[in-house]
Amino acid sequence: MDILILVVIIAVVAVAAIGGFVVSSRRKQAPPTEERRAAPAAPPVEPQVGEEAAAPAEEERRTVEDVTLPAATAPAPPAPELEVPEPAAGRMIRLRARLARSQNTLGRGLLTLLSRERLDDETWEEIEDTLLTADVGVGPTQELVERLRERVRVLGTRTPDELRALLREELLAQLGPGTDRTVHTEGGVSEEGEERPAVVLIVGVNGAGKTTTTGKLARVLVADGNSVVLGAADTFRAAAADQLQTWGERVGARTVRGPEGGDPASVAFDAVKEGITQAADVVLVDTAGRLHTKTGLMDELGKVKRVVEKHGPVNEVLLVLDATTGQNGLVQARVFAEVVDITGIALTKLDGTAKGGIVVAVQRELGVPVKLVGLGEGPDDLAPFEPEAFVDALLA
Ligand SMILES: Nc1nc2c(ncn2[C@@H]2O[C@H](COP(=O)(O)OP(=O)(O)OP(=O)(O)O)[C@@H](O)[C@H]2O)c(=O)[nH]1
Repeated sequence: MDILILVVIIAVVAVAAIGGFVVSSRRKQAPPTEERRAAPAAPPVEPQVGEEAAAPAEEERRTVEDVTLPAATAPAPPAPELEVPEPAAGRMIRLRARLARSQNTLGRGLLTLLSRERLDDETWEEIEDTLLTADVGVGPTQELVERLRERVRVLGTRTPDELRALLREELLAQLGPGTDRTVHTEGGVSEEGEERPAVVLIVGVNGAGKTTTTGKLARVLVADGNSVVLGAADTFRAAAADQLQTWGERVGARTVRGPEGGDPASVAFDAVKEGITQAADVVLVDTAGRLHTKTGLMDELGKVKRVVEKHGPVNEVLLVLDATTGQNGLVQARVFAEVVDITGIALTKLDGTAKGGIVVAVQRELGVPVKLVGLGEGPDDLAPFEPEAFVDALLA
């Protein structure tokens, strides 16, 4: 019996020993866990058999107060500081020096000619040439010269002040001083009775200054207390959308944009929709520059307008014209006017040309007023056009 008990004990011990060996050898062969794979060189945590136990390193003990806990939420990035644009009123006066610098050769030239002792045919021809060189256009030039000639004749003797006053009056008459030049930015109410923002479409050829003018106009509107949404319907050039977005961010206006090469009409539609959702006052839609000679692109512009009109009428279509392009600007104006009803002109880069007479010519050509003039690259260098200030700068 004792022997039997001994045999059983030996058998149990043997089974236990074999089991332990198998488990430990399996552990050794187990594939590395994710943790191990991530940190293969980690030192063993426990001392191994045969190693001398090292004295625990002196480690500075930290109390609960010493341990900084991670913040519950990451701090929000600081909101970009919004710029406060200059009010629109009086900008033309502020920019008068710039206008005078570029334009007063015309005014001074005319005054010098008119002050000649004898005003013969040759002198009147010179006056005509001066006006034509400044891009006033043939029709308005002839009209202006005829009227001046008649008034000078009636006046008889002429003092410099009288001549200046005469010329001022006649130039002003050509500019249409009483014309309504407000950019229409008052919204309306849709058929469903919801408030609708005013919609302004900005069109023109490549490089005329559309995006810049849209950005500057957004600032004018924000300065006057309006909330603005921008539509980057120039989907040909990704940089144009970035450029517009940057303008918008500076004054807190959201920019709606679409995929590069996407449908501009759909971006324009979405921008107006966003304007309605946000209850914005004005939506400015910047369109891609297009050559007036490319029929397909011009048709596309017509589509942009029609699609936007699904939300309601477009309040203003601004044609951006580069004043330095002279007579070519008039050709562009004519073609654009055929595709979309232009309601106003923004004449840019007037600071970079002596040919300010284009203001008269383009108004005459389209029968549409110049509403805004660009007088520099600065963010607030866009002014509501004021004929009196313009003529005074010519004659400065
Ligand atoms: N001096 C001066 N430069 C201007 C004025 N308006 C615009 N510019 C410059 O004209 C250049 C073209 O302006 P953009 O606004 O990019 O022209 P765009 O019509 O949008 O061009 P595309 O997108 O290619 O059709 C920029 O360098 C502007 O800074 C202005 O009134 N005076």
